[in-house]
Formats: sequence, C-alpha cells, structure tokens
Amino acid sequence: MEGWLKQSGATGLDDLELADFSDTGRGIRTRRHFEKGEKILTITHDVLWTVKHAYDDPFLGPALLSTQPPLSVDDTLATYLLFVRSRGSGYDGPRSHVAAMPTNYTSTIFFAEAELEVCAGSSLYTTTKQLDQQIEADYEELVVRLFGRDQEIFPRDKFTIEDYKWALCTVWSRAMDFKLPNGDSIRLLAPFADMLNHSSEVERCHTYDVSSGNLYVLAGKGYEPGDQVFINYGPVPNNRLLRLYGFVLPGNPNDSYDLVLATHPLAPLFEQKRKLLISAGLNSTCTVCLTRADPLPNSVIRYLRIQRLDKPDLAAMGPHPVNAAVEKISDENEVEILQFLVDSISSLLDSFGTPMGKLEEQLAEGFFTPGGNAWSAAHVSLGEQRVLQLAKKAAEDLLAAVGSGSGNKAQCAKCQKVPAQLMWCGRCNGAAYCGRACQVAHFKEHKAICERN
Ligand SMILES: C[S@@+](CC[C@H](N)C(=O)[O-])C[C@H]1O[C@@H](n2cnc3c(N)ncnc32)[C@H](O)[C@@H]1O
Repeated sequence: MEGWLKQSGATGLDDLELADFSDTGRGIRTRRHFEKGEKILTITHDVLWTVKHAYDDPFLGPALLSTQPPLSVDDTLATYLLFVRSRGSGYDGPRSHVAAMPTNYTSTIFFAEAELEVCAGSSLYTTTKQLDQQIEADYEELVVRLFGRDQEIFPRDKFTIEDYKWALCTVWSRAMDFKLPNGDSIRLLAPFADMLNHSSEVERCHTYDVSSGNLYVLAGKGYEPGDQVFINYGPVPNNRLLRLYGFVLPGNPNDSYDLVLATHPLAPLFEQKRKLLISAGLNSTCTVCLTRADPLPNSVIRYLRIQRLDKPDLAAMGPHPVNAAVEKISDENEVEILQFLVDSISSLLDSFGTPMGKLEEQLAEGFFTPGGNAWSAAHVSLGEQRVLQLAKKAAEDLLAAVGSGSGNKAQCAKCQKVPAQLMWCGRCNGAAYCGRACQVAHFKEHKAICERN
C-alpha cells in the first residue's frame, strides 16, 4: 500500500510506520521528532475513496448512475469498497488498502445478545436493535435496486449481507467528514491516514484541502520518535463510539443519552400541536441529546409544554401563536410537565438492565474483561445512566422552583435561572436571557425559531 501511495504523490510515509499499541491496537508510530502543527502526512486526492471517485469508476459508475434515487453516501462508499474487494484483477492499489483493513469489527451490531444485554435500557441498546433491522431492510433494497442486477459487477457471493455489514462498519469507523467552504460536506476514506487512532488530548489536526483535494494530517502535539500519532475523531459520546467505532473511553466527558420525544398521531389535538412543535423548531417525534454539560436542554421542556396543552390553552394562544412554549404556559402546566419529566426519567432509569451502582461495582471488581464487548457495553450503560441522573436532578430543581414561586418568573432560556433582570432577544422578543454569555451560547438553538417569528 505504501508503494502505491508514494507513487501517487503521498508524503510523510518515510517518517511513520504501522505499529501495535497495547491500549489502542494497531496505529501509527513516528520515526522522528515532530513539532506541534508540523505537517505529518499528505494523502493525495487520486487515492481517496469518495462518492465522486465511485461514480467516476468506469464499471461501477454507470451502475450507480442508473440507480435512482441515488444511494446514500455510506451505501455508495460501502458498495465501492465491496466492488474493489471483489475484483480479481486491476485496482491493485485500492485493493492493497482494503487488504490492510480489519476483517472484523466490534461495533454493537456484531455483539452477541448477552453482550448487548449488559447495556439493556440504554439508548444504544434500542438504536442497535433498530439498526439491525434497518441494515437488513437496506440490504434487501440494495439487492433489488443494484446488487441483484449485474452479477459481473456485483458477484453474489461477494455482496452478501455479512459483506455489506463489514463494508458499512469500515465506512463508519474509518471515514473522515469535512465541511466545505460552500456549505456542502464530504465524507472520505484516506488510505494510511485511516490507521490513525483517536485521542482527545490532541486538537483536530486532519484537514481536507478543497483546491488540491488532498488530505493533510498535522501533528496535534509535539511527538518524539516512537510515539503513537493521534488525530481527534471529535467530541463523540461512548454510545456513538461503540456503535460506530467499536470502542469506548471510560469516563468519557461527552457521554450522552438520546431521549426520544414522541406524540401519537391519534392523540387529541395532534395536528395543532404538531404545527406548534414545528414552529418551535421541533417535530412530533424528535430525538434530543441529553449531555453531561446540558442534561436537560430547553427543547425538552418546550416539547412537553406543547404536548401537554389542552383545548383552553390552545384557544388562549389565538390563531397564530408565536414563540410557542418558549415560556411556561401556566403554573399548572409547568408543574405537570416537570412532574411527568421526573417520573419518566425515573422509569427510564428503572428500565436499565443493571443499575448504575451495580455496574460501578462490577467494573471496579473486574467482573468484565477490560476492552471486551461486555465491558464496553457496561461503560455505555454507566455513562447514559449518569446523564439521566443529572437530567432528573435538573427537572427536580425546576419543579422545586415552580413550587416555591420562583418558577412564576420568566427564566433564562439557556441556563433556566431566574435572575432579577432578564434581557430579551432584540429581534423576536421571544427568548429571555440572564446575560450576554447565555444569549450567545443559546444562539444556535434559538436562531431557527427567531428567524421564523
Ligand atoms: C480509523 S481506524 C484507526 C486504525 C485502526 N486501529 C486499525 O487498526 O485499522 C478506527 C478504529 O481504531 C480503533 N481505535 C481508534 N482510536 C482508539 C482508541 N482511542 N482506543 C481504542 N481503539 C481505538 C477502533 O477500533 C476504531 O474503530
């Protein structure tokens, strides 16, 4: 693979080598000193795996082009990988890259039932079960739309569902994403650069240069000969790390819980509430990410305020309500939704197969083999339960504030504190803040609603 890359104009390979590390597995080691910020590696445009490269292939491209609507980015890249892997001749360079990729993965879609059960109750557990079904359905569809059409290009025995799952996991765990100046994004696989492991101790140091189409890796910190070189995959929580990359970081500060909020279409006043939810930047079914930094985002409260509206509340709002549920509707509504929230989070916590305390004990006692699937699942469950505990505490505090009367006053839309004086959004007058810092921090969330009002 290195010979092919050098021929294509890659630079930096002579100062780097593949090596096995006890904590991260295979990765890249430096052979010399690097200053932070120094360019370590260039992988040229020609050898990258992108959707465009797949479409430009003289055999695969026409088959992809005739498939309408086009495949998703991940399916295109997965198909491209399987196509190259299946070729008996030609494609020597890309095939040497595929040959260097792992043959199996530890994403949760490959977990045995007993391993997945360790995180029963977590959002990862649910997502994995849904994903299993989704992958099967997607594969069936791909067979009808593409794989089943041309045995020359898609030999059946090289495009099985197991092959498809391998290719998807390859894309999930090795692809890099970049935002382009025009607002589009690009997802690509870069040979050799995809051997770099993740560390949150380095800043993001891999870039895609739009003018050359090349991928660059800079030193995210100073390195001495023999050090492992890292890149940063981003602030990814353990549930996502395990699902996509097959590993976890114990005590991950980015841990989160994906809370699904849904209203049944047959629920009373559904249509009116759906419109209000949309005007508040939400949807009748939406997933809100609860994090350690923000365990109870405003969107959850706003959703529940709307969900709990009754006929008189809706009538009082008039025909064109603006700023739906930015503020509490009434004390009764607020107490109801907060109590409902506390109860719901408690039941979510009760539904975990193994409670937090027990998991902490098991992990401390070495009950799970460190690094194994069950151990990783235990860390995900622990991380999600910790976030839910924080969310429950935040809901209880808000409930207590409403009960004590301080909840009667308008709250800061970001931190939910009730300061002596609030400053209102000058544009829509629909959100109030305790200060400039909260207003700036809330801007991304507020922007969509502000522009609509
Ligand atoms: C982009 S690849 C990196 C190269 C990979 N180790 C290999 O041998 O091909 C991403 C995969 O590396 C592993 N990995 C990356 N960073 C890791 C870390 N900090 N701890 C454990 N495994 C890691 C995971 O298996 C992940 O799916």
